[in-house]
Amino acid sequence: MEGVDHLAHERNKAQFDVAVMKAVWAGSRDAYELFHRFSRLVANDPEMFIPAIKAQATEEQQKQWLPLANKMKIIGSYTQTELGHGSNVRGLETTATFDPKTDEFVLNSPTLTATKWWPGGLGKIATHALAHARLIIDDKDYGVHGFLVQLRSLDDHLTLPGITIGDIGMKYGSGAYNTMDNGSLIFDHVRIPRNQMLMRLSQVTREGKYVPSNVPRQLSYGTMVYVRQKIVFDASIALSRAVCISTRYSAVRRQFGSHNGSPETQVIDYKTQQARLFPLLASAYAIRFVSEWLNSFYKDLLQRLEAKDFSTLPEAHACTAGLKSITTSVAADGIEECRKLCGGHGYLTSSGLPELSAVYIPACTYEGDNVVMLLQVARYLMKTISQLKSGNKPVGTTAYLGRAEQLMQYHSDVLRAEDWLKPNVVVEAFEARAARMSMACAQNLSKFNNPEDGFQELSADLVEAATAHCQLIIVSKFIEKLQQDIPGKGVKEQLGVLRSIYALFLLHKHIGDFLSTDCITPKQGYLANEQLRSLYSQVRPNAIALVDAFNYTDHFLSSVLGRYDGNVYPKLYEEAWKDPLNDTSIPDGFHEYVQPMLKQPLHHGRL
Ligand SMILES: CCCCCCCCCC/C=C\CCCCCCCC(=O)SCCNC(=O)CCNC(=O)[C@H](O)C(C)(C)COP(=O)(O)OP(=O)(O)OC[C@H]1O[C@@H](n2cnc3c(N)ncnc32)[C@H](O)[C@@H]1OP(=O)(O)O
Ligand SMILES: Cc1cc2nc3c(=O)[nH]c(=O)nc-3n(C[C@H](O)[C@H](O)[C@H](O)COP(=O)(O)OP(=O)(O)OC[C@H]3O[C@@H](n4cnc5c(N)ncnc54)[C@H](O)[C@@H]3O)c2cc1C
Repeated sequence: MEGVDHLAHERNKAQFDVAVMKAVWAGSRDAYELFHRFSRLVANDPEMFIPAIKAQATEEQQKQWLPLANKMKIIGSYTQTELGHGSNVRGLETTATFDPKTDEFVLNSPTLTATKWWPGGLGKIATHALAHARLIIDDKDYGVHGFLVQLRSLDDHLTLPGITIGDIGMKYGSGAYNTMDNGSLIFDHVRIPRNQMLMRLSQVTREGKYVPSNVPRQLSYGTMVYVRQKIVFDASIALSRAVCISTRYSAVRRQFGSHNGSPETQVIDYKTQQARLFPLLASAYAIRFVSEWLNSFYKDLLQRLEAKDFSTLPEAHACTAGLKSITTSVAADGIEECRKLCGGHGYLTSSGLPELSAVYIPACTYEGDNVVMLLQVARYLMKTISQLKSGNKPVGTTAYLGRAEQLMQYHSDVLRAEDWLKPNVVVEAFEARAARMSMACAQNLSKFNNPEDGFQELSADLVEAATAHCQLIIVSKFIEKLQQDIPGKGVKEQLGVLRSIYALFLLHKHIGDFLSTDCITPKQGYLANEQLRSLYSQVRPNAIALVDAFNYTDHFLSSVLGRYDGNVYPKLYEEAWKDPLNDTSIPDGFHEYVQPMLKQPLHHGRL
């Protein structure tokens, strides 16, 4: 019935202050703010074009271009990826050749594979590109740099001479990403003034002299670091949306279990449903908290860079790359699991889950393919370990590697299931697992004469070690979050339950790592799983309140299954009747194609 809260009985079970939990979830950033930016992003790509200008342009160039971009007087596309290269930025083929006679760069796409391919906004709407191209001076190749290139007339939006642009076509399913005009671009000797090379990091003089950057060349990758840390926050939004839908629906849905006319069982009360759903609920909170930490770490990096302090740049790259990889994989897989948790109705468009999945899953690829990103983390870990011998003391997220010798002797002292509720017990186990996996890789790498050959040969193991490292970061940041002063009845306790679920679910899922590295015994692994089951029972009465704390409106969720009031069945039915197919009783084509078959005379008793 309209106006009735069909989930009121669930909300009344909450054992914590939901208003405070809403504030804890919202943290320092508002999901709506980012969602609306995402909506604008789907039409445009200010998320990267503008930050890239800030990161790579001189003050003078920023004064010229930022006001135009901020006021949407020009619409920019971050144009880096090509048909032949995306991950390998240093392999990009587009060229920008300096012409000293005219003080210009000539942009050209020398091969088909040099065609710019995928940049958002490029296909139909962007008027300008921040094009990444190989700087060529006197036939010498100085590598990939950024160039501002006008693509279309600001009068009639027609493409300019030498510019061939198109949309790359439909993408995965009918998802909203098809509202993004990811485009293709071929340059045919397009001339731009020398001052349209972004020259904050390196310069080309009027005489054609290349002035190399006096700061790490990787700062030219800064926009990708910026977006990766933002994508971690997005992962918490996307996963929490799916978890909200599937948790509310799991409380509404009843199946089997009726005795003597009693109501059937709520599917949220099945242990299998809880074992699939509650780790995702815990993961949404875990990703949110690690995104808050990563954002503050990133802001600290920016301040340091301003002071020419590059000391945390390598760690920032490793953390943004690794956490982007882990959190987008968890979110993408989690959204699909949430669809399955809703049974058949989860496959309806009106559930909101197919669309969310179709829009979200490219996050595992864009801004860095997730495996390529984890390999970057692995390089950082191997480099950190190689420097231990020279007395280098790791700090920050790799500080535990400074205790590698001690961790190699570690054995969990868990005796009872409840011992796994102690944060220090959990962190030690995760540190030991990560350290032993990385040390084992380093040990194996040392057997290779050529370190690069070794890295390639061991890359699958290295990815697993990088994953263990990133999971340790997320577990640690969840624990650190709860060391903060969090007011409100029962709030910290509930978050503590989610923290333990997150960690013990990971331990259970990766039990092979913990056993094969001899960090824990099979018995201790068994006790962790026992504890996990008990934790699910503690979350159960709070599940609806915990997803209410995401504070998403029905409009934002756009899901009949995830409605706040749980009034699912009437709305499912109502939504179905909005389908144009139901405008008529007899479907188009029936009379032409189906009826003649039905009218066919029977031959010898057979059709
Ligand atoms: C439905 C849910 C909606 C919810 C609403 C939310 C609202 C959303 C708001 C918007 C947010 C998100 C949406 C985003 C939209 C999509 C945009 C996508 C755009 C793109 O995809 S742009 C193109 C991205 N491309 C890439 O990421 C390319 C990946 N490749 C690379 O980064 C590099 O090629 C590389 C893999 C890192 C290798 O680079 P390179 O060969 O130069 O380096 P080496 O491996 O040899 O390492 C050399 C040295 O440099 C260090 N290093 C490498 N990269 C960096 C870096 N970025 N920063 C610092 N240092 C770096 C590396 O560690 C080595 O150091 P060492 O020498 O070992 O010390
Ligand atoms: C929706 C969407 C939006 C995008 N928007 C933009 C944009 O606005 N601007 C832009 O410039 N680009 C954009 N891109 C492109 C995106 O950044 C690239 O697709 C991404 O970086 C992955 O690169 P790739 O396609 O070359 O993948 P590849 O690297 O070709 O990956 C293919 C396979 O090879 C593996 N692989 C590659 N290298 C290695 C290695 N060294 N070791 C082990 N395995 C490896 C990968 O893991 C993967 O399994 C977008 C892409 C998508 C899907």
